Amino acid sequence: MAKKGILLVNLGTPDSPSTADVRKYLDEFLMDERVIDINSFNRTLLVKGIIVPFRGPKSAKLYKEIWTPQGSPLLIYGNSVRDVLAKKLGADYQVELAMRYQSPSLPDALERLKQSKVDSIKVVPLFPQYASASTGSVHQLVMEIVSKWQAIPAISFVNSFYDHPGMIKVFADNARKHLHQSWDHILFSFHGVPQRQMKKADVSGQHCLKVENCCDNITENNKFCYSAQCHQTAKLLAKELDLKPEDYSLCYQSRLGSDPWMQPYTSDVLKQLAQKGVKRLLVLCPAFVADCLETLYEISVEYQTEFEHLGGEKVQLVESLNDNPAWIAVLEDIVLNK
Ligand SMILES: C=CC1=C(C)c2cc3[nH]c(cc4nc(cc5[nH]c(cc1n2)c(C)c5CCC(=O)O)C(CCC(=O)O)=C4C)c(C)c3C=C
Ligand SMILES: [Fe+2]
Ligand SMILES: [Fe+2]
Repeated sequence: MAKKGILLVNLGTPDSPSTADVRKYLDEFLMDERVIDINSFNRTLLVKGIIVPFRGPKSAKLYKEIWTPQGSPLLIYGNSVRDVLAKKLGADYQVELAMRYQSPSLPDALERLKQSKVDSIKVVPLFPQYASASTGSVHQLVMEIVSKWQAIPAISFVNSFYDHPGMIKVFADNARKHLHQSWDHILFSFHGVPQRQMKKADVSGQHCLKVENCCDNITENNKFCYSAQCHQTAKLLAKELDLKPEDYSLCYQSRLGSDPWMQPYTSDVLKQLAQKGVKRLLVLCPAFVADCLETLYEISVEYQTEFEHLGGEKVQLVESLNDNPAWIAVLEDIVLNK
C-alpha cells in the first residue's frame, strides 16, 4: 500500500561554519524575493554586493560559536524530530525533513516522496506563526516544484500553529523549569520582519500599522499577519504561565538593515527595562521550534552582554521545543489533524 508523505521544512542553516558555506547560505536565503522583498536589481546589489561579502565572515564567526561536533543545532534537532515522528507514525507514513535553504534540500526531499509514489503529501513548515518570508516561501517552492510533476498527489499545507494548546504548554513547561529562581520580568522575543511585509499581509490594506494596536487581536483583516499571530502566542503563553500584563513584554529581534522592522525591538526593550532597574530577565523565543543561532547566540550571548552593559545582570534563555518528546507529540497532532 502506498504511504502518506509528510514533509517537515525548517528555514535552513549553512553546511558548515566556514565563511564560504555561510556566504553560500546567506546568498540563497537572502536572494529569496519573499525574504528581501525589494526589486530584483536592488536585491542583487544589496545581497551579492554588500551583505554576503561583509556579513558572511562575521556570521561565520557566530556560527562557529554555536556549532557542535554533530553540526548545526537547527539541523540536529530537525533530524531527531523527524526520526522520532516517523517511528510514532509507523509504516503508513514516510517522513522527510528538508530545509528551505541549503541541506537537506527541499527538491531532494520531494523527489524521494515522488519516487516512493506516496498517495498524498502534507507540508508542515516548522514555523508556529505564518510569515510570507518563512511559511509562504516554503509553500511557494513546494508548489513550483510539484506543479511540474505529471502525477500530482493530494497535497495539503499547514499554515500556522501559533495557538496550538500543546505547543503553548511545552514552551510554558520549559519556562517553568526556571521558575524556582526569581525573575524581574519575562520577555517573549520573536524573530522580526520588515514593517512593509506586515503591511503586505494586511488583506484589507487599511488595518496593519494604520489602526492603533492593530496586531493586538486576530481579525479577518490580519489573520495572516505574522505580528498578530505573535501577539496571540504571547497572550496564550502569559495565560498559561499566569502572568500579569506588567510581568512580561513582547518584542522582536534579528533585524537586518536600516528599514523599519516590527517593533518594539528587543534591544530597545532591554534598555527600557534596565532603566527601570530590572536585573534578571527570563526570555522565551516562541517563533523558533528549535534552538539556533538566533537563540543560542543572539539571546544568550549578544543580549546578555548588552544587558550587562546597561546595568542588568542575567538574560536567561528558555530552551526551545527542540526534540522534546512532548513537542513531537504535538507535531504528530498537527500532522494528523491540522
Ligand atoms: C521564525 C521565522 C523566520 C522569519 C520570519 C525570518 C525572516 C528573516 N530573516 C532574515 C535574516 C536572517 N535570519 C537569519 C537566521 C535565522 N532566521 C530564522 C527564522 C526566520 N527568519 C532562523 C531559524 C535562523 C537561524 C538559522 C540557523 O542556522 O541557526 C540570518 C542568518 C544569521 C545571521 O547572519 O544573522 C539572517 C541574515 C530576514 C532578512 C528575514 C526577512 C523577513
Ligand atoms: Fe498589525
Ligand atoms: Fe531570519
